[in-house]
Amino acid sequence: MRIAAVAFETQKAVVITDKFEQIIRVNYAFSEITGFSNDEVMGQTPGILRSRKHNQNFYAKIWPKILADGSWQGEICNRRKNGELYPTFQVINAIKNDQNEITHFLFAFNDISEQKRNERNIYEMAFYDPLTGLANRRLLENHITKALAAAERHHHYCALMFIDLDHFKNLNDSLGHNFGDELLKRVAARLERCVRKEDIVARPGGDEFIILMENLSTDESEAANQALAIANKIIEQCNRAYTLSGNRYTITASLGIHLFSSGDHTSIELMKRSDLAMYQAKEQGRNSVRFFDPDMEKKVENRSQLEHDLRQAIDNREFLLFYQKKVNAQEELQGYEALIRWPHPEKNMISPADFIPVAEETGLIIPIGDWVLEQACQTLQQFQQNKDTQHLNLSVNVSVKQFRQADFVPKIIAKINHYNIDSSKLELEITESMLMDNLEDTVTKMKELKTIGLAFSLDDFGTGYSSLSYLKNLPLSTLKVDKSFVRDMLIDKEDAAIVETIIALAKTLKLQVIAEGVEQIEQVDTLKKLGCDLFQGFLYSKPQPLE
Ligand SMILES: Nc1nc2c(ncn2[C@@H]2O[C@@H]3COP(=O)(O)O[C@H]4[C@@H](O)[C@H](n5cnc6c(=O)[nH]c(N)nc65)O[C@@H]4COP(=O)(O)O[C@H]3[C@H]2O)c(=O)[nH]1
Repeated sequence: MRIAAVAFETQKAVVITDKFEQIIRVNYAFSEITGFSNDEVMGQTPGILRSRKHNQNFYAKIWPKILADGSWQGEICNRRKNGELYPTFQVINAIKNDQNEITHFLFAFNDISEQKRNERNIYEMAFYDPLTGLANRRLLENHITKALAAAERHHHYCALMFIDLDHFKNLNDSLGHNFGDELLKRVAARLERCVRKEDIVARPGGDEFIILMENLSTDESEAANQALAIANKIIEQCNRAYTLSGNRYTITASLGIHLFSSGDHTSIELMKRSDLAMYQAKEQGRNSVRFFDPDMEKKVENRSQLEHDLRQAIDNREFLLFYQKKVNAQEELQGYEALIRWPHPEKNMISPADFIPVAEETGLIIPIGDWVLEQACQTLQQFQQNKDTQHLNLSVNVSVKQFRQADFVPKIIAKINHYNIDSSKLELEITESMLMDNLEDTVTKMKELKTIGLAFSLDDFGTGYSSLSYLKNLPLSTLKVDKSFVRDMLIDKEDAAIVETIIALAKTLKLQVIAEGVEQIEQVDTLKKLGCDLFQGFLYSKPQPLE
């Protein structure tokens, strides 16, 4: 009896009723959990705990089970004396006498509110973005998988919209992360207001949002119009000013849409497609909407193949350096421009115009650029060992990423020293983009290299956002007239005027001018009259191997 008495006072609420379910005893934990004292429940049935959250059906299934098996267990929602609802896990046992007749019932239950809260928190952590409360990537993926199955059955279209805030990083970095977080929350709230309740708005991370819209039309172009209408609304809403800490800020968004109906694509592939479309919207100048089209995928595939091949080309030393003549007005050879060539093992020659941009994006331009400079210095050494060629100079293209390396200057100095060459014969061709990117760093490095004798020419002058003010501050020796102006200068008055202006400008700034892409003698005649000093183009030679 003593043991039973101790066992009775457990943490669980325990209720003993007679066979008519009338309460004859409850323990202390029962009063703690339910708020009812022993006296208040004596003679009552456990029905006083009912929450009315379960229908008659629910209880109707419990009793037959107890009568047949002697027990039942499961979750039941109860109501406390103060009216508060709480979930419980209950075990109900029927107690029988020697004649196998039910004499009593024993109810034991505990309050599982805390456990439920924890479960909910874990669920939310697993499926929701803690900052905005939106679905996270995992939950979105589940929804996309379900949407795909439903679309396949009902043949309707769904839209996946990928939204990325333009220049969010700049705002976040300059105004602080708290500010960035607040802005993301506001954007999230606006996005939710733009769509229907059943649409899923997710934040997979960073400043990216994805919206899944189901049940669009079964007609593709109608579905596209529906999606576009929402997309335009989203762009418009995102563009409205945000007031944060009393200040007004604006931000734009780029949006990519992928429409899908059936098809054997995974949720990840579908998200990638909407991401690609978003990327195109950014390329288009941001603050715009683009639909996915399969060409985008092809381009990305080609690009990643190119990147892969480029890495191999570096390892296998597949590159060659070609040289193109530069001559003066008397057609005397002054030097060469070094131009890289890539004889791809399977695809013939790949133009540097195609692979240099990829090399720049991926950082592969660093090892490639190092190789070019190494080869160029070796060639200059050869030139300088022979009195017929020792006067020749060599110009080499350097890209922004290369120039930005912290050790770019010491690297060049090391190469010059290693090959023991006259550095005044080495010229680096830089582009306007280098000046726009970080003028201060560019000028510092140029000045350092100029002190050891290197020369600089500005390539593609006039094709970018030329700013005349930097020209006078840069230690340049040569301006290069881009071949696009030279090409049409005899037929297009405007190109002719640009060429004339560039040459006049160079003269005023006491810079040498070289015209590239010269193919006709008539071009040379006109350029000479305008005062051009040097000429480079197919008229004199195509880029060729050193031999
Ligand atoms: N139609 C026509 N074209 C002519 C004529 N004369 C020369 N060209 C081409 O014009 C381009 C001149 O080079 P760029 O403007 O520096 O433009 C270069 C340069 O920006 C980049 N590049 C080439 N080699 C290197 C390199 O070693 N490093 C870096 N960073 N970039 C390079 O790739 C671009 C393209 O190089 P290429 O295909 O070799 O193209 C070369 C050359 O072959 C002509 O009379 N007519």
